[in-house]
Amino acid sequence: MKIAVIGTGYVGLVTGVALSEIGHHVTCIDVDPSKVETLSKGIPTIYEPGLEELMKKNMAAGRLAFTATHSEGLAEAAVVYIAVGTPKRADGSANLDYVEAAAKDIAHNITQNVIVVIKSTVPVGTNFHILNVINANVQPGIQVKIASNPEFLREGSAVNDTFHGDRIVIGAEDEATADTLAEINAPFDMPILKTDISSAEMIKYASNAFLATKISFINEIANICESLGANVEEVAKGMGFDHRIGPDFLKAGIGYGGSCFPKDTNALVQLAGNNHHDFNLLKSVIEVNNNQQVLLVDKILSRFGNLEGKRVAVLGLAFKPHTDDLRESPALVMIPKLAELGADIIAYDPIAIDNAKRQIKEEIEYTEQLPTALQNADFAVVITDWPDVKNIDLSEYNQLMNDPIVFDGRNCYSLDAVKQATIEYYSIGRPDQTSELIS
Ligand SMILES: NC(=O)c1ccc[n+]([C@@H]2O[C@H](COP(=O)([O-])OP(=O)(O)OC[C@H]3O[C@@H](n4cnc5c(N)ncnc54)[C@H](O)[C@@H]3O)[C@@H](O)[C@H]2O)c1
Ligand SMILES: O=c1ccn([C@@H]2O[C@H](COP(=O)(O)OP(=O)(O)O[C@H]3O[C@H](CO)[C@@H](O)[C@H](O)[C@H]3O)[C@@H](O)[C@H]2O)c(=O)[nH]1
Repeated sequence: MKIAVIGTGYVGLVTGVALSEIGHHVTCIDVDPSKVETLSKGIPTIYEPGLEELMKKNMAAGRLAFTATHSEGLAEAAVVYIAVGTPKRADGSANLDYVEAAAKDIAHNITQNVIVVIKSTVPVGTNFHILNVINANVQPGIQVKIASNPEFLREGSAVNDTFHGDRIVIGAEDEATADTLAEINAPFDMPILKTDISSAEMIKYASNAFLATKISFINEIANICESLGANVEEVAKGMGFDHRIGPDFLKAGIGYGGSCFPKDTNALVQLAGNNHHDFNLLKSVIEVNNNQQVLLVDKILSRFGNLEGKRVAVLGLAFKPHTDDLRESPALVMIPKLAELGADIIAYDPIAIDNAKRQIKEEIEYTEQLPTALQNADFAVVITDWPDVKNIDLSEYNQLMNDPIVFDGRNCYSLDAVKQATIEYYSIGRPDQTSELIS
């Protein structure tokens, strides 16, 4: 099938590449000509494991192309995916400006009947609104169908998730449209749920809200564990055996970040509020997360009192490992706070530094080498559980730092291991290993 994908961000690019891999002819369109230029050379503009290889393979096979010209990309497409951003507005609601612009781009440039598939995360009702926008702008006689096909991929494992995800949700008004989309997606070999459009739109928000709720729940339990001397890792393990609860998304830490959970939870609160429903549970989930992101600052301050002139190694900038994305990363909250308190910061990340420099205003040092960050540091703060941070030989903290003091926002190390390594260690929801305990 000939397919166009509008938007080449994390979702659009991965979707376009994956659809070409299962045999479709895909043209990806982006308004940013510099992105298109890079992509046209076979170079991904985002970091996702396995993406570059698949991209190059399908470009060489003539199934994948990139353009900044909508008329060129949309020519002859039978199906057009919209995968542009839906960022958070100041009031928390989803900004649909980009989706509306993409809809007009489609309407102004298509000359054939198409199915428009909205992959972007959009509030319930948006698909019908977008269909109206297209119909109001398209040439008379052209028939446009709309379908909701929300995306569930995770950054850092986006390619794998696209091929081996848990389900594909298709919301359509008529059977023929749903069947066409099911046929397109059949090679992905995943359960397909065909449903109505509004339910498909809601499935996406409800899923993200539920996952965020699990994280805030375990973070609250972690904070209570700290006061009571229990260990949240043991608690989560014990809970996870119950298959009604499940072991996933019960990892306590410095709070959730990323381009989705913070944005989508806020959008759902707004959407509920607009419909006279006060979503108190989800408001608390958001509040718990906001507090969780700064919790380590309090721990650091109560340990040191004053950070003036202290050299701190910030380990990780990305909101999670295996991505170069910093959107809503706890690093963006922690670094300004530590800088304001007078700390001298060196930040380590293996791939997110270019993005970080665009978003972090404070004057800090950056390094892609973990030992360089630790050298002569007075304390370290773990923000991202990168494999090399998790798997570090703990004696390196002792060898490289002025004082081996670690504040771990991701519970990377076992308490036994830090005890053996004689590190002063503060984590989330687990007993501290204070200097008194070491000596
Ligand atoms: N990032 C994720 O992990 C993820 C996962 C599931 C769902 N989503 C949802 O998918 C959507 C896209 O997210 P993303 O992270 O890929 O966004 P992104 O910001 O990384 O990419 C969006 C791209 O769209 C392009 N664009 C904007 N308007 C355009 C237009 N009119 N024509 C052509 N290109 C245009 C931009 O230049 C940009 O390259 C959002 O609604 C998001 O909530 C994201
Ligand atoms: O037990 C856990 C699991 C995750 N996190 C944090 O939660 C955030 C989000 O993690 P993850 O869900 O792995 O990454 P995303 O790429 O943001 O993916 C989420 O958001 C996407 C965008 O909507 C959805 O498509 C995915 O299904 C959904 O998992 C990160 O900061 C993680 O560190 C925790 O703190 N504890």
